[in-house]
Amino acid sequence: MTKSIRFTKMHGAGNDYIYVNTMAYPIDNPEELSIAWSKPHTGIGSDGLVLIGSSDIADFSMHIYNADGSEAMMCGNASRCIGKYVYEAGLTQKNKVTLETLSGIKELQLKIEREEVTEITVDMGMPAVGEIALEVEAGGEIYTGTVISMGNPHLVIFVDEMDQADLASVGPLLECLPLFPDRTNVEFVQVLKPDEVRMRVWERGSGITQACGTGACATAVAGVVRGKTKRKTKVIMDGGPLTIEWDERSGKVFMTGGAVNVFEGFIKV
Ligand SMILES: N[C@@H](CCC[C@H](N)C(=O)O)C(=O)O
Repeated sequence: MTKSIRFTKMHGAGNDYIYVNTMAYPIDNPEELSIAWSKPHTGIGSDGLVLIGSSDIADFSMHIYNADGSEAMMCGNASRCIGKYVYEAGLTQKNKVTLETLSGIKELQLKIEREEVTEITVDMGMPAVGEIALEVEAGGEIYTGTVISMGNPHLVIFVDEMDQADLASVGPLLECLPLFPDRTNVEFVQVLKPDEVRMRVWERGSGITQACGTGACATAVAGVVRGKTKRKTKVIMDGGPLTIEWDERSGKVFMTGGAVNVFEGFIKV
C-alpha cells in the first residue's frame, strides 16, 4: 500500500539532507530511500537522509544515511539541523537538547531569538587522533594526511593552494584506499591564518559536498596536532563557515554554526 511521508529539506553550511520525523512517519527501508530520494533529477535531491527518532537515553535519536545508502556513525551538520527542527516543530521547549547517535550522546546548545533557532553549538566529544603524518598515494601523487576520527573517519590533507588538488578525481581514490577498509571522508585544507582555514571535502558515500561538520572538526584537530592552527579556528567550506574549538581543558571539540530550513513536502513510498 502506498503511503505519504512528510519530509523537511534542511542544510547546514550547504550540506543538505532530507529529514523525517520517524516518531510520526516510521520508515523501514532508509538505505533504499536515501539512494532514491537523494537523486537530484528523479528524487528530492540531497547529500542523504536523516531520521529523527525517540530515544530511551537522550531527548531524541539521529540516524544518518549517505546518498549511496550507507549508514554513518555521526553527522555534525545534521545534528545542528535536528536542534533547529525539534525546537521549531514544538517537539521540545528545551534550549539544551541531547541526541543519541551511533557515536554516543551529543549535547546541542540552541541559541533562540524570537522563537527561532539562529545558531547551534554541538559538543562533538573527544576526537581520536590516528597517524599524524601518513603518506598515501593516489592518482600518481603522494599526499601527507592526518587520520582523525570524530565518530566517523577522516583523512585531513594540508595543501599550499586549494586548486592543487582535483577533489573530484582524487577524492574517490583516497576514500577507497585499502588502508581504510571502512572507507574514509577526505578533507583538503589550506591554512589562511592561524585561526582560519579553507576546506573542501569529499564525503564517504556522498562525494563532494558543500560542507562537513565532522570534517570541519577533524580539520581543526589536525591543524592543532600538525602545529598549523590555533585551538579555535574558523573553517570556511564551499557552503559557508563553521567555528570549531578544541577545548584544551576537557579535550572535547565544540562546533558552532547555523541551520536552515529549505522546504517541506510529502513523498509517496
Ligand atoms: N556530512 C556529515 C557527515 C556525514 C557522514 C559521512 N559522509 C560518513 O560516511 O562518515 C557531517 O556534517 O559531519
